[in-house]
Amino acid sequence: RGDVFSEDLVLPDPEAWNSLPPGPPTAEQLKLRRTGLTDTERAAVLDQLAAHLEYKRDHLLGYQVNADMGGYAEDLGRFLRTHINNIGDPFANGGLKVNSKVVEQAVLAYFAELWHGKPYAPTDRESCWGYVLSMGSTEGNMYALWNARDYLAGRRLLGEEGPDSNSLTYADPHDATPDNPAYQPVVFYSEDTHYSFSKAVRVLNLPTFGEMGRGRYPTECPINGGVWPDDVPSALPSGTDRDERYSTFGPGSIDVDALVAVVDFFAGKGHPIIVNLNFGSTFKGAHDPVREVADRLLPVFYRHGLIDREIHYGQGRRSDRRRGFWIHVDGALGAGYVPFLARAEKEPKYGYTPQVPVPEFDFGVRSRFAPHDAEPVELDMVASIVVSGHKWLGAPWPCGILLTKVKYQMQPPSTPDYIGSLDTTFAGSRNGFSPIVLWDHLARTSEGKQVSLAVHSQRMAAYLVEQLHKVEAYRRLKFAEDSLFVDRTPLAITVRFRRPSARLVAKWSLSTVSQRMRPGDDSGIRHLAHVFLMASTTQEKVDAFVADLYAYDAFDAID
Ligand SMILES: COC(=O)[C@H](CCSC)/N=C/c1c(COP(=O)(O)O)cnc(C)c1O
Repeated sequence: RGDVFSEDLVLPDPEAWNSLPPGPPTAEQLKLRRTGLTDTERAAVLDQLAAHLEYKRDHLLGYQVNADMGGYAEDLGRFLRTHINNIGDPFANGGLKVNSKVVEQAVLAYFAELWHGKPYAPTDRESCWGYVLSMGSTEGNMYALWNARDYLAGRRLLGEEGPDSNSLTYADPHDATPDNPAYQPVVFYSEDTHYSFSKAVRVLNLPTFGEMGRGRYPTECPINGGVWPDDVPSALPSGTDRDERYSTFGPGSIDVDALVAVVDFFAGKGHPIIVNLNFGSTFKGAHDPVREVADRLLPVFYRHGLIDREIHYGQGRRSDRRRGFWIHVDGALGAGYVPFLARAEKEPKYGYTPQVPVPEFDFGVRSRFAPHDAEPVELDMVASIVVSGHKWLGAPWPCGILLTKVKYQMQPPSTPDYIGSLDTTFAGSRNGFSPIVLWDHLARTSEGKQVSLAVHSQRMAAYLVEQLHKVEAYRRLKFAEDSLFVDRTPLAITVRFRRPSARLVAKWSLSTVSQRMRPGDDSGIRHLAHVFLMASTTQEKVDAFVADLYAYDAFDAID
């Protein structure tokens, strides 16, 4: 590539990237009639739709979508002739025999092992149970919070004899009263958390620590100047303190000191604790430090008796013991590729040296705490993990995998005989095609290929940072423009920068946010965009995008 100031800049083939975008079919063309459409009309609509979506697919840079559909059409087209429905539990064949549960089980076993867990074995409480999601990680996050809520609120575990009454509530009615915090879990997640969590806590009627704090302990907030926030603050850039800089400048990971302070507060009040950790956060691609959080929270849980609680039920005549905390890892993006970065880090043949050590995040995270006056405690700290199938893995539609452990499974709300299986998942009908797509992807993508793709993605992210700095230097000189605010969190596969013009945001399907640089100060709002460098992102595509940023009208004047 020539020097950014020379006129002989080598640009990718403009025709390939700058042809006029074919629009979608018109509303008139799409209008459905009782009589149906003629074959010619239908073909015209589908041809136009295909041209439009293929153009947008080839120009998509702003979302975590792997555009490589890896031959699914050739391999799997035949399965479109069959309705495949995995209704019920993945490990119970059930009444609807046209299902792909044997395939689903193979996919679940792959991820159980990839995430240092044990494949499902019904009698092994430490083994992993889960299912292939019919929505994406939103469903998995919601399921994990539901499971955590009921586990910590003392409801009945799967397979355990119910208390005298048939109620699903385990804890004694007089125990589980509104003013008894022992059965009222509190949820903690950072301000960089995906919006599926604020939706999930609303659906599940789970209080965030801010709501619980404002309601019950209004004057006791240990962080944020005594004012209860709803989210745990995210970390600041290293070396700055809170009042000087705002976490907008930060890497996007959680502020562990703040998390420990608020968890310690609520655990001290007797509440069971639910913590979500982001692993590949939505806008900055940050990875919360799962190992550090686990190691620092274990002593807190120990100190407040949350390692091994006694749950009373059946009018106090019986009891059960279970832990009083739940750590969920929202690995929608990162749980798909970080395991392979870890392999690249360990194996010199890949020639990859990460910017920072590749973090742990999964069922292999075990923490140890040695109290001075008792036996040491060592525990597996992660209770559930989710990954989207349509992000890193490249499924053609939303799907995902949720894994937890047999020891946390709850008794389902009902036992519908007519599905021939326990109703252990979130959905009723479940997509039976998704497990086949995921299986096909994993069967054709060896571990070595996965490692190469993960390293390629890191290299493309570093390359884009370099190219954006060249654009910034050029525009400063040519148009006397200000910074492009180029930033990339270490190990993230996304790069963020100043939002380009509306035309370019639409052309490249960029995802944008507007962020205050100071709490409450609207004067310094920054309009940012990001690009995700997925396994399918080629250098040519990055070059074509960067080439567009040299145009005089590539950015709106900073308002
Ligand atoms: C703005 O970008 C998004 O909302 C994308 C989904 C669109 S890209 C496929 N992220 C979804 C996401 C989700 C929800 O995943 P999905 O339900 O699979 O879309 C959960 N957790 C994190 C950290 C996420 O980033």
